This record gives sequence, C-alpha cells and structure tokens, in this order.
Amino acid sequence: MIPEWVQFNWLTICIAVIPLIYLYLTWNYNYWKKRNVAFVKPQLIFGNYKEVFLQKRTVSEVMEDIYKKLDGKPFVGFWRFRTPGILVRDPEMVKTVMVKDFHSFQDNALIVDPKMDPLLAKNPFFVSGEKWKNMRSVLSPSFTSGKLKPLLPLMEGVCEELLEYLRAAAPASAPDGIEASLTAFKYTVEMVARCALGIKGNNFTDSEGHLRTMVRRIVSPGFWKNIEFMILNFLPSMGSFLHLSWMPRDVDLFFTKIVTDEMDYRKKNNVIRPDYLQYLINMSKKENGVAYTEADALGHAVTFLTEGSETSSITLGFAWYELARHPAVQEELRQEVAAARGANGGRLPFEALMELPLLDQVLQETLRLHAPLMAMEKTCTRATELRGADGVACRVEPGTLVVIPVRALHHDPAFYPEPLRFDPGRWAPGNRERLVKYTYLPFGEGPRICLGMRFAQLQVKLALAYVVEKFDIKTTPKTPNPVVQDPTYFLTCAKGGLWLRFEERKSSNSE
Ligand code: HEM
Repeated sequence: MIPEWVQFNWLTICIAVIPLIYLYLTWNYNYWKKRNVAFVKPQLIFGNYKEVFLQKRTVSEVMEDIYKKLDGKPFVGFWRFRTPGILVRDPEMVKTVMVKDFHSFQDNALIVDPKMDPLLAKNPFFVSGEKWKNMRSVLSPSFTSGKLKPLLPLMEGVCEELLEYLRAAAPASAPDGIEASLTAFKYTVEMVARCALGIKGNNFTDSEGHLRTMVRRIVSPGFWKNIEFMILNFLPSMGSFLHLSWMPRDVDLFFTKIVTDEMDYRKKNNVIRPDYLQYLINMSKKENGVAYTEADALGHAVTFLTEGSETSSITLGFAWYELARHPAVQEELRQEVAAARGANGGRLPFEALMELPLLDQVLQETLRLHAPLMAMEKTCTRATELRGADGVACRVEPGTLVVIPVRALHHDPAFYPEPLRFDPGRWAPGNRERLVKYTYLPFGEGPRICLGMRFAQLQVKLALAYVVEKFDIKTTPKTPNPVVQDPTYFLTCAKGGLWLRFEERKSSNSE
C-alpha cells in the first residue's frame, strides 16, 4: 500500500513535469512564425517527420509534399522532430545555397564520428572547412577525362563479363526475369574494384559476393538498417552513446586489409598500375610535397568503392527499366551504338561513347526521374540572409538544416511538363537549353558537386551500350509499374525490385 503523501507527490510531480515536457517538445514550433517564414504545421514530437519515423515515406517524398503545399514560396520552414529546417523551393534560392553563398552552406548535414568511423570520416562528403578544400584539390584531378581514358580497356573487360553473366543468368525462359538492380550492383562493384583498387571482386562468379556483401553492409534498404541510419542522422549524440557506426567494425577491417595488402604488394614488387589507387599512392609519396598521407589514400580508395558502386547501380538499374518500358527508344539507342561501332572499326572509343547523343539523353532523363539522392541536406555554416523573389527575407543561423528537394524539383510540371513521363527528348539540343537552371541536380551543384560524376557517367553508359547491343531488355509480369519507393532506404530504390528479362538477340548470337 503506497502512503497517501507519496501518492500526492506523484500527482504533483506529474502535474508539474508534463507541461514542462510539452513545453520542451513544442518550444521550437514557433521558430518559423517568429521569422515570418511560411511553414507546414508540425506534429507533436515528430515535427513534419512522422511518416519518415514510421518508415512509411522517405525524406524526399515528405519534402515533395511540403514543396507542393506551399507553392509559390521561395523557401519554407519545416521541423525534423524538434529541429527547424528550411526547404529551398525556388531554383534561384537553390543557386544561392549551392553556389553563390556556398560558404554559408558548405557542409553536408550528415555527419560521422571519426572515432567510430575512421575510414568513412575521410570521405570528402563528410569533411568540412579547409580540410575539405585541401582534400578536394588533391582528389579532383583524378577524375578528369585524361585520367579516365586509360581505364577504358579495364572497363571493357568488366562489360564483357557482364554480358557473359547475363547470358548465363538470364535465360529467356525465366518468366519473371531477373532483379536488375542486383545485376547492376554486381557490375558496378566489380567495375569499382578493378578501376579503384586494381583487384578482382569476382562479383559475377562468386555467388556469395564477399566484396559486394561488405559494401551492402554499409548501404542497403531494410527496416533495422534504417533505424540505425535515423539515429546516426537525426540523433548523432545518441548514436555515439550507443556506439553505433555507419560502417560495421569488421567491414572497416576488411576494407583496410584489402587496400593495404594491395598497396604493400605494389610497393614491394615495384608494380605500377593505371588505376585510381595508383594515383592516390603517388599523391601520398613524401616527395610530392602535398599534405596527403597513406591513411588518406586508404580512406579515399574505400570512398571510391562505397560512393562509386551503389549510386551508379541505382542509375543503371533504372535506365534498363526505362529502356524495357520504351522499346522504341531502346531500338534507336541500339542503332546509335551500332553506328558508332561501325564508324570506329568495331570499337567504342572513349570520346565516341561519351558523345553519343541518345545515350546521353537516356542517362540524363533516367537521372531526372530516378536520381539516387532525391533530397540533399546541408547545414548553415555561417550566419546569412536568404531573400526570396517575394521580398520575404530570413536570417539563417549557423547549424540550421537546409534541404534541397531534388525529387520535387525534378518532378515539378512547371519545369518538366508531364514530369513522370520518360522522355529523353527533353535533353535533345534545342530543348535542353530551355530547361530552367538549378532544377536538375542528380549530382548536386557548385563546389561540392559529385566528385565521381564523370566516372559514374562512363560506367553507366558503357553498360547501357554493351547490353542493348546484345540483348533485348523486356518487362515481365513482375516488373513494377509504377515504381513504389522503398521507404526503408534513404536512396532511390524500387520496393520489391526491378524485375526485367534480358533476351539475347539472335543477330548478336551469330556474330
Ligand atoms: C550516378 C552516380 C552518382 C550520383 C547520382 C552521385 C550523386 C552525388 C551527389 C548528389 C553528391 C552531393 C553533391 C553536393 O553536395 O552538391 C555526391 C557527392 C559525392 N560523390 Fe557522387 N554520385 C554518383 C557517383 C559517384 C562516384 C562513381 C563516385 C566515385 C568516387 C562519387 C563520389 C562522390 C564524392 C567523393 C562526393 C562528395 C563530394 C564533396 O563533398 O566534395 N560519386 N554525389
């Protein structure tokens, strides 16, 4: 039996504490009203992120809803739980954040704890300030056309393996076809292993796919993985308290071992290879006079492996999907590739491949409809003022979350009529010049634009060209239409997978 005075105290404590908790939870919900910025009403505890928290919708979908609700506003306020954030709607404002006033918004909002994630902490995406600037200047030259061109023979070898794999794994009889995203992932992990690290990943032959599995342990859809992601992203101090890391410890050790083994092998045997790792090794040599260490080189080799495989495989999977759904475009592309081969003695040289107009348009349109990163989250790094075309101005404080709603811009009928229609013709000369600047951001923009953009374009274009030449890509009863986004993943991903059939072409059999 609880004494009466204790019962009384419990009641008093509850009466006193509940309003305090309520006050704490709603304290910031005045933030945008006080600043005269339009906003979408927040919900207790969740702000505007209830559906994200419940894993019903992704951040990019929720941002698209807010974008649509407050049509006509250059920027609008929202809350990520209790944290106020700005959603930038107007392309001019996008330019301000990503280019004109870059120094006020230069950091990405995703952070990693270098103690928990030493390898990932080297990834330029997570680095800030002067350190990022120095790192970027060391790495940028490694992605020029001049550095990519010598990789072509290596890459062509991986394309041949992809064709072999499709011949064996995708017999025309399979009624549902194969899951194209996984095939694309096998291809990009293999490509990156060869071009970045100079090693064979055996992704097409090894059913376990050790290297692939390790990359998947860092980035993949899934309920529990997404819970971890939300803690690390939204509540980083709780993540540190729980000792959570983006990259599991054994994965970190695995990558460290394969890269250092390869570095040691080259050193001991005086081996020089024409790949990205070699560039990093050369940069880390003392006589270079650059403040770049072997630990940096190790971190950046792993950056290439993780950044270079998943985003490109998403793009390739969706490009195959769109070609399957648009056989006329597929046939036109096939003829374009055949003509380029014909004009180059049966080969597809680097310049010819990169300049194929329809191939480029197919890639651009795929990235418009299915950009892997559909919302970019930045942090204000220096107090500044945003001033919209409507005259509304807002002082943005350091630490404020700023979101660029890539999905909403890419799918806005004001910028792309019939936005959900796959129409490579939007990117044809004469049309592309009419598109509104800063509404197309698959690789980001400004000084932080994707470092691996050219490599990504090259590896996706190669796989598209090689596969359409030899295969008819077809839909099956299991092919999704429309695609439903998997809500347990922060990157673009079709729920249930992209099922397609790759039928070997008769003419290509007899060649
Ligand atoms: C289709 C494939 C790819 C897409 C759609 C993509 C997209 C992006 C986006 C949206 C960003 C953020 C840009 C910004 O903040 O403005 C980014 C950054 C980055 N990407 Fe990619 N990416 C792709 C492939 C690659 C590849 C192959 C690499 C290879 C190394 C790579 C390396 C990076 C790095 C290192 C950054 C951070 C750059 C920085 O903060 O300075 N990406 N990427």
